[in-house]
Amino acid sequence: MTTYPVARLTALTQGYGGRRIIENLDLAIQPGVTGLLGPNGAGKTTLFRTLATIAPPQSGQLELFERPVTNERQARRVRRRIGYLPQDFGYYPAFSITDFVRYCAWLREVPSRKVDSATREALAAVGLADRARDRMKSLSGGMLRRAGIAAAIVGSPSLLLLDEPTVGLDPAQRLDFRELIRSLARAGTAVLLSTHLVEDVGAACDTVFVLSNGQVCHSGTPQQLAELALSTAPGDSPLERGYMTVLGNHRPNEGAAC
Ligand SMILES: Nc1ncnc2c1ncn2[C@@H]1O[C@H](COP(=O)(O)OP(=O)(O)OP(=O)(O)O)[C@@H](O)[C@H]1O
Repeated sequence: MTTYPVARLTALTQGYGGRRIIENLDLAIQPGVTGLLGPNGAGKTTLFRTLATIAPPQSGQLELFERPVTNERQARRVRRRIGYLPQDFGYYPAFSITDFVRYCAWLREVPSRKVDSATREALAAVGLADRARDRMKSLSGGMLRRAGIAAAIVGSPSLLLLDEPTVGLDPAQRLDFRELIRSLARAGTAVLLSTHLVEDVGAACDTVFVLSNGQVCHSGTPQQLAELALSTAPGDSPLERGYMTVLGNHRPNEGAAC
C-alpha cells in the first residue's frame, strides 16, 4: 500500500525580509511521529510556521494532505486539520484552562456540538481534567505547557506540529507525553516534534530529521542516527553522539558530515 506524505515542501525558500533562513529545501512528512532536531537558529520554528500555513513560502511549494496550498483560501481550509503548539504560545491570563482549550477548538473550527467533549478529552489526555477551572495565570510552567498541548490536540487534528513541547515537563509528564503522541499516531495523527531533548526522539519517533542552517543534513530512523556515533563518553547516549556527528561537532576533531 502506498502512503502519501501528510505534508510536503518542494524547493522551499523561507526567511524574514531579505534574510534567507531556509533555501531550496525538499522535505516530506509521513504518517507516524517525526522528530526534528537542530541547533538554535537552524530554522525549525520557521519551518513549523510554514507548515502551519502562518508564513507563506517566499518561494517553493507547500502541499498539505495531498493538495497544494498556494493562497489564503486553501490555507484556511487545511488549517482546521492542523494542531500547532508554538514554542511561545499566547493566552488570556484570566481564562480558565477549559476556556483556553475551548477557544482554540473554536479557532480550529471544531464543530460546535463536539467542542465540549473534545475539550474534555484533550484535558484528560494531558492529565489536566481535575484542574480544568484553574486560571491560566496561576499555572506552573509545566502545567502551562500541558495546557498548550491540550489546545494543540483538541478535535483530533490530522497533523500535529509541536515546537519544543516537553520544555518544563517533569520526567513523569515527559513519559506520559511520549505515550500520548504515540497513541495519537496510532490513531492516525501525523506528528512533527521539534525538540532539543534527543532522548524524546529516541523514545517516540519513527523518523528523525536533523536541520542545520536551514538544510536537512540527516534523515532516517533514530536507530540510524545513533549508529553514526563516533565516540562515546560515560553518560552520553549514542543518539546524542550520532546527532553531534551529523552536525560535525563530534570529538575528536573529524570531518563534518553535514
Ligand atoms: N520574526 C523574525 N524576524 C527576523 N528574524 C527571525 C524571526 N524569527 C526568527 N528569525 C531568525 O531566523 C533564524 C532561525 O530562527 P528559528 O526560530 O526558525 O530557529 P530554531 O531552529 O527554531 O531555533 P531555536 O532552537 O533557538 O528555537 C534565527 O537566526 C532567528 O534569529
